[in-house]
Amino acid sequence: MVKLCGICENERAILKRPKTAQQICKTCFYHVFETEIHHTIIDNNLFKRGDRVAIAASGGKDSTVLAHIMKTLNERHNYGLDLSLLSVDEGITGYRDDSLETVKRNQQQYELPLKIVSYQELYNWSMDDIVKEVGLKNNCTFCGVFRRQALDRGAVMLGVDHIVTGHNADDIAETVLMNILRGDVARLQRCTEIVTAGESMIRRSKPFKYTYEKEIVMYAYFKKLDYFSTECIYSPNAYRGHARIFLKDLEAVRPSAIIGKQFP
Ligand SMILES: Nc1ncnc2c1ncn2[C@@H]1O[C@H](COP(=O)(O)OP(=O)(O)OP(=O)(O)O)[C@@H](O)[C@H]1O
Repeated sequence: MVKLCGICENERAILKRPKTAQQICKTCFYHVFETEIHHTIIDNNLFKRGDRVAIAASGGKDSTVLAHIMKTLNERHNYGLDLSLLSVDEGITGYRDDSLETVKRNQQQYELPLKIVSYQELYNWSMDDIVKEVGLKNNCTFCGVFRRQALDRGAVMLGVDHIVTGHNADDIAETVLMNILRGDVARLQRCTEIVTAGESMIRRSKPFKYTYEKEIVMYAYFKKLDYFSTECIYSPNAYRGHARIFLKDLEAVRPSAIIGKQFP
């Protein structure tokens, strides 16, 4: 028997929403997914009219969906934002060079200006050089700190007020776990904030704070978005990987482990 969409009760249900377990059609999925992000933006006053906003674009699924959604919502709800893409080239041969090709295609697809800043031009070394020197221990922590600063510097070059990143609910849950395991109380509080200000006082926000990674993947898949899906070649030993596996195990038993509001 054909199962009808739990929202419109008209179309055939073709997917089960990871966030609510509701079975819905493609059109209703697009609608709820986009509308929830719009509400996150409005309820948290993320932007004001006229803001110049850079979308931190790695070419991965999250930031590609973010670019698509920011453009769609800016036009649909007339936010009045001046959007651009900002990418950091960490100098990782066989990974970032390929993902940046995806970002360049996204630039054409979404008709947004793109600025690429590289570790080479900013710091005079690349992650390839660093890994050659120090190996694969702690390299992700190191790279993360420099990427943060590179994004701030790129934002200054672009003259933007605000950077949005594709961090999703799963990423934030992983970070919470990592901070608990490290006993880092100060970061534990900061890491769940939806808006923070970097050293340069450029606002940074996470419009996907309440969005499940699985739904981002589904959205990218159904919309046939052009994204790069390979993991970084230098991250196999990253501590985050352990938090991720543990969280996936918890989620299999109790799907609300990621956010904890949708299910009893
Ligand atoms: N090289 C980069 N240039 C610009 N922004 C980046 C870069 N790497 C990461 N980011 C930003 O930080 C967010 C989280 O980083 P993460 O390492 O999870 O990204 P990813 O797995 O490479 O790609 P994505 O999160 O887009 O799927 C990204 O969604 C993106 O907004």
